[in-house]
Amino acid sequence: MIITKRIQMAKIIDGTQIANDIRNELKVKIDKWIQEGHRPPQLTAVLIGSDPASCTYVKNKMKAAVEVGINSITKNLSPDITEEELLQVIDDLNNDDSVDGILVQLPVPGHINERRICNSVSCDKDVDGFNEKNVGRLCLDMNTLVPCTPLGVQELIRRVGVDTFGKNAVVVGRSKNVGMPIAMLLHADGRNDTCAMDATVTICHRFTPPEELKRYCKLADIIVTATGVPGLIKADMIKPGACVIDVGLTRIVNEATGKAKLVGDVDFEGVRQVAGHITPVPGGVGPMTVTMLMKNTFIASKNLAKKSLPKNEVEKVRQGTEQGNQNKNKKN
Ligand SMILES: Nc1nc2c(c(=O)[nH]1)N[C@@H](CN(C=O)c1ccc(C(=O)N[C@@H](CCC(=O)O)C(=O)O)cc1)CN2
Ligand SMILES: [Mg+2]
Repeated sequence: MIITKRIQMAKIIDGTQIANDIRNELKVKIDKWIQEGHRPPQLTAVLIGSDPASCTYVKNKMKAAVEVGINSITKNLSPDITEEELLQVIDDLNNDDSVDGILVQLPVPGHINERRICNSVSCDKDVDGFNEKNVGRLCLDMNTLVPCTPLGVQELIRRVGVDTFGKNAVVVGRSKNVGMPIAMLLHADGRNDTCAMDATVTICHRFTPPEELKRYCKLADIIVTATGVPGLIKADMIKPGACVIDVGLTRIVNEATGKAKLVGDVDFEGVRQVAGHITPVPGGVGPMTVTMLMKNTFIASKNLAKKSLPKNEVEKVRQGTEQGNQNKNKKN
């Protein structure tokens, strides 16, 4: 008798489709907000120099903004701008009441201190969530603007219905803008402000020995990898049925044809034969990053509108919300 093993292929998570769904939902909410008498949310991108990838990302952000009803402008700055001049540009945006969201496209040129720049963006307008005060709030599980890629990963996991409560998760990569905040969202208490995912989280990084990386990954119900090492995560490292989210993005040029292609950290063809869910690259996490920026800009604009209300009006809104919550609680 020949026994054939049936291979159950992983469900491919269509990040482009999910991102589009969220943009449509956001458009409805923003239209309603404007109909209620508010001005459209406003996003300003600061782009230093002309790195082709950065220019493409900013262009995609501006396009997404138009789609959802957010006004946006890009400030194109010389790559030779000094740190002090850049700080002045950001200070002007911080003090401009017509601006709700500010993003400084990263990386910034080498002569500029990236941390100092991220910290100079007003916490209220920090739609990238990179200001250290907002990072601190995220680490304390408090309400804040969460970095867009980690927020996109959380939203993907939630929308495909993968259970995270009490599950094992491995984050591969410990960058401060991606790996670390993803680990925060995965492990933290779902009852608190960040609505986190209550998983048991292990963070692996460049000094995790390969055999240990494999051992941890094999135990994981959810793997999120963000290293930029193509092919790092292979089929023999995957627990059958696991959810594999690939945040890696590396451009590889075929020397023979000169053609470039984008790849993630995951050996997609191998891993999809073992995993339960998998994100493709491109078309997985990337489109979610841009969409979460739109979500953050709308949140920032609503928060700023509330802040600019006279105190008695804020009190009325607060009482209205409390009344709303009481009614909601009665229903539950
Ligand atoms: N200020 C910021 N700078 C940078 C961020 C960020 O979130 N804020 N993240 C990255 C770049 N980035 C957005 O800025 C970004 C990267 C990739 C994608 C994306 O959609 N990727 C696509 C493929 C795109 C392609 O064809 O080149 C995908 O994965 O499907 C969106 C945004 C660093 N800088
Ligand atoms: Mg630098």
